[in-house]
Amino acid sequence: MADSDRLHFPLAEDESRRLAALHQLGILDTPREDDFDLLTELAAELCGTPYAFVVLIDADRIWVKSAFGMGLQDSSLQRGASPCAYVVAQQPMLVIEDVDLDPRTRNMPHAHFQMYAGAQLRTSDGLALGTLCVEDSRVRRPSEKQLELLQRLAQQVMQLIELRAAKRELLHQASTDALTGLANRRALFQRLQQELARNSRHHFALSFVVIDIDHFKTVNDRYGHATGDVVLQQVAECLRLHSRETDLIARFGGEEFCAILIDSDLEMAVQWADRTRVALHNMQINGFPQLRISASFGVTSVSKGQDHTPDTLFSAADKAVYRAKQAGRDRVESG
Ligand SMILES: Nc1nc2c(ncn2[C@@H]2O[C@H](COP(=O)(O)OP(=O)(O)OP(=O)(O)O)[C@@H](O)[C@H]2O)c(=O)[nH]1
Repeated sequence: MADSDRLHFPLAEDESRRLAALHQLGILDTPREDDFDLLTELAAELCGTPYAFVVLIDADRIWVKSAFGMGLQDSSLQRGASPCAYVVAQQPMLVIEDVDLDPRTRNMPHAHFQMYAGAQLRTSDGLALGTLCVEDSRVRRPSEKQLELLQRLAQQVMQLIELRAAKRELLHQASTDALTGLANRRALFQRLQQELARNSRHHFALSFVVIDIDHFKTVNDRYGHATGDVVLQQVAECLRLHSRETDLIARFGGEEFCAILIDSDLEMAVQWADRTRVALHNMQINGFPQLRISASFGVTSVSKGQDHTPDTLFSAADKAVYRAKQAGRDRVESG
């Protein structure tokens, strides 16, 4: 787009904080949701307008989360193409009775509306992220009561956005290991359960691996617990780098990790384990050039016609790890 085609718009004073807060909430480009649509419909109903929108203002685009009265082919439009850009930058509430007469809006595309009223969606820190707005095809001014209620409804929309983000964060925390960022034991067993169910219908190759760092207690004793933590983080990163997107790497607890390998039979899984074992063996630990680690691997696979549960798979791989430890560590055993 040529620069001269761009519609100009004002920026909020705290634009960079505003954008950071908006992106952190993770609402942009999410699908339509009934709860938002209900609030949008209520806004139109209470202001007596044919159109209402929940709009978020990104760096250079306006993104519509919910629209009432109009089907949208594209939920993004240029930031300068709506009065919402002014609401976010300048005032908690903006009413333009006739957009043809207002210098801010007369050059904007506005085929379907003549009146605009928008209330800021403000975070609890006072950052304006977007608007709840109504539009009418007639020139008019909503009553003071309608405008007050529109503002209060905008607070409800903002609370819904913040609640959704908090729920997503809680779900993430509940399934993630804080030290390594890998899936935790709960997420591992959940995924294993899903894959076993899928496997009983579609019969694809599926393997499970337990990985246990050797003599990790000695690492902690010699180098300290903080260094032990760095080792765990690097092991996690190494396992992640060696896995495919469809696989799952998890920290089971302590110095024990697990891998679910999709479309891998026993032979392929043993090869994977051996490559990864060598990578861990050769891995340099940041800040400790003299420190080397190794790990023992236990591999098992789902076999056709046999009933498996997450527990039986784990137990088979764990027994194989035990044999690897007994046989001298830094090796792969399967069964
Ligand atoms: N730094 C650190 N250490 C941990 C963490 N979780 C468990 N550990 C330590 O991991 C060690 C595990 O020791 P052991 O179970 O005896 O196993 P090992 O020394 O690796 O011996 P083998 O498994 O037999 O090779 C213990 O010293 C735990 O304190 C953690 O989050 N951070």
